[in-house]
Amino acid sequence: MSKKNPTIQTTKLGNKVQRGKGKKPERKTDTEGNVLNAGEEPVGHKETLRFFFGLVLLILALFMLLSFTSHLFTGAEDQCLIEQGAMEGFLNYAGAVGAYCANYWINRCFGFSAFILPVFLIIAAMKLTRAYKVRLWKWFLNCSILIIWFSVTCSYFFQQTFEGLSGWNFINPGGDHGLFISNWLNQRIGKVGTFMVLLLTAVAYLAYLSSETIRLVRRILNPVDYIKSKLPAKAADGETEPAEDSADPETTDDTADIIKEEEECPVQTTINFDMDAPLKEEKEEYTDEEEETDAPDKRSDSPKATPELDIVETEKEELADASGKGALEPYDPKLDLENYHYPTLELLDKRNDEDAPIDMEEQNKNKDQIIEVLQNFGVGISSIKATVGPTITLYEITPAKGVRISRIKNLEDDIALSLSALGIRIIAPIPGKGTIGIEVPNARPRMVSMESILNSRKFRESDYELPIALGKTITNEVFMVDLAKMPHLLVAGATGQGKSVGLNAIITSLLYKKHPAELKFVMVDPKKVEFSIYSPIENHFLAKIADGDDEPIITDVQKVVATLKSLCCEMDTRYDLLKKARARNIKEYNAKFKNRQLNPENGHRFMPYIVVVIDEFGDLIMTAGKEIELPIARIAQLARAVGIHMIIATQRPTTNIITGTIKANFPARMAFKVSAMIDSRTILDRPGANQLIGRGDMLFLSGSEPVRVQCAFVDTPEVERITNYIAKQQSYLGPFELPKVEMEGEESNAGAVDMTHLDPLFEEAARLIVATQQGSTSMIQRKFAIGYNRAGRLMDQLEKAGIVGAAQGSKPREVLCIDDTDLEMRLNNLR
Ligand SMILES: Nc1ncnc2c1ncn2[C@@H]1O[C@H](COP(=O)(O)OP(=O)(O)OP(=O)(O)O)[C@@H](O)[C@H]1O
Repeated sequence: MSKKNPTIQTTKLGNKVQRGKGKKPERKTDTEGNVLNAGEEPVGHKETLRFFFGLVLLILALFMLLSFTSHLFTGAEDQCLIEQGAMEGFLNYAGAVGAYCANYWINRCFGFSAFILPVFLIIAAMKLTRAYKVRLWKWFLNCSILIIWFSVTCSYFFQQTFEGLSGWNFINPGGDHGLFISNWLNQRIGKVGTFMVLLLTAVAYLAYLSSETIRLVRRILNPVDYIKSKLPAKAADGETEPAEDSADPETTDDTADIIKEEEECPVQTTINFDMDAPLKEEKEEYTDEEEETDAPDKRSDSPKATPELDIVETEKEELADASGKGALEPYDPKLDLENYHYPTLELLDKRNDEDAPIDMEEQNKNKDQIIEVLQNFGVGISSIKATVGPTITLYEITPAKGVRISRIKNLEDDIALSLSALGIRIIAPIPGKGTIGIEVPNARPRMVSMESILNSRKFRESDYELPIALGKTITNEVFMVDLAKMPHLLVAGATGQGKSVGLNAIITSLLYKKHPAELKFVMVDPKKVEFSIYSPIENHFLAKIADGDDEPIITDVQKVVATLKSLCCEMDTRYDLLKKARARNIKEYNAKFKNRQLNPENGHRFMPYIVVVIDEFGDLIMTAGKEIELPIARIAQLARAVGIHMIIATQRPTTNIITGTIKANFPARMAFKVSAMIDSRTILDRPGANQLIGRGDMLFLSGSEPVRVQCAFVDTPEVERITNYIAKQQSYLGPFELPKVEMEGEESNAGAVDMTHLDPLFEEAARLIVATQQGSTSMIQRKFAIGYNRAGRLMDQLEKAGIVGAAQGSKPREVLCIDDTDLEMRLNNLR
């Protein structure tokens, strides 16, 4: 890090923030070099000046308030004196200066709205004295708008009233400014026109302040519709609010308007076939189909059979503010990139084939053939129902009494033959239902677009920690999981079956929901081409070891080993911090940190989630074997609580790649089509993946039974648009830094230390070490509230400068400088 770089700031996230050009970094130390707590600000010379200036503004504002208020009562008498230019005899409580000041701002400038001026000055004073944290430019903008608008409005409405009031006619209610604009408008567009302009500007301003205004105006314009919409909502007890009211602001800022009706009500298409006729007469046409297109209706039928389970959510335990720091605002990790905009849905392609109508001819033909095959083998059925999904149709059959389920299961190949279709799967019985399922691929599969998934209410309103929207189930419902709960995911499938698209869908859903402060990815890509599209967002979302290598996507096996070790180290550090904070998991820890119950001076920091995505994990195991497998297993076993999650993908689902250790630690599995049943058993512990049809057709297992899902399709240009959208925004200075670990056989890296770019804390750290005569890295970490890796690099630089000795394992280093004079000499040599 350059000593002279003016745009670097190290945050409590351990990241560096790239501030806007020209802004100076704010060092969180006071003039004596002490590191300050979160929320505390340094008190230096500049700070004193700033505080003093704030006080001056405050006094000035109070003086103006006094003079303005007094002017309302004493202005009539003072008016003649003002006109004569006198300096004595004024009645204004703020004297002659107050009288002139009030006359100028109220009568000559803005009328009554001049009162906003001292209000703004008070707010500015609060900011300068750091009594309150306010965004001054926003206040400035709002106050300016209000002053102008009120001044014109007061003139428009009250000018004539005041002129006619004896004793008050010295007041110009809108000031000269308001009078001028109001007269100008009156002459151009008349009284009514001016009123319209004032009304329009007021509504526009209120709409800018709150989107509630728009809804209110809509209701005023169409009250009947509003009343109608409210009536059924009240009737249906517990019904949810419209999407625009409750949508997640994070993802819907720019997209709330383009939500399609269909997402609110997934198009689940269920066809109930009438079984009466075929049971009586063998070869009769089945024409009595009933089509249900409303999924919620269908679902609301089923609970009739089984009593509904009411799940009572327990209330989350409120975090007690043990430190009593209630007065401090909660720490906001997003503040470093406060203007960050989440990607919008316009960046994704819309695909129309999702709305294609159901091919009833195909459905009837399949149904007839299924029934025929079953009857040919003497299997009677009492009902058949079809649910048409994007790529697969599920035929649910209820066998006649006395039919053995295994008999139907054995007819899989015969049914496949009669339908001449690949990928027929029989689920006998469907768990939780008394039926048998036959999954038949559709002749014309529909692609599930990422846009339709991310625009669904389910995704937008999800409160998962790490929401992953994978695609649509057979019943056309959006399929979502929480990576934080899984907690690690194994993705496998033969080449070309949709793994990479699946990984992109996972990463995309996380990018749409998470702020760069909350999530970091470690991307490993031995193929070197799959994840390169994510390199533009390295400073926002990627994490890597601080080793001077510019490449944020890890492609080299040795670097993978180092990164995994570093992640283990990060995991251990996080556990230590959790222990110190007496938090059980990252969520509790971060909540405490946000509530300022944890002191950054003791090494505490906000912890972003880390998602490690490893593509072609098989290649790595083949080249590095245990060196890779062991750290992966260790992270997989332990890292859940500290927010480190892994997603590993392989196109070689063999037992030497997906070993017992890996399987035991990756309970969630995503299987795309594989060529052999044995591969399916390796991934899912059961057959099934070999019967998939490819192109994103997958089985997701996280629990007892796999779910068949059509993975959402997200194309490379779409991902590129998203990454470019993010990359264009303000970012941290570099990727999130993972601790550097010494690899076996690697020499102490003091020799490779770059002394041309000394750490900005170098001198302070040197003074601290010499003063305390303790060469301890953890002390530097604690004292300066910096990460392990930065403290380590500082130590290396101090070693190179001859201030401390070489590392001695876990013991502190020897301090070679005996006193300040010795230190100053060495520092002078370095300057
Ligand atoms: N969800 C999907 N919907 C529609 N088509 C898909 C889907 N997923 C993948 N495909 C099709 O399959 C092709 C191959 O997908 P993908 O590149 O993801 O395969 P892969 O398993 O990663 O292959 P490899 O292991 O060789 O990288 C895509 O180019 C696309 O045409």
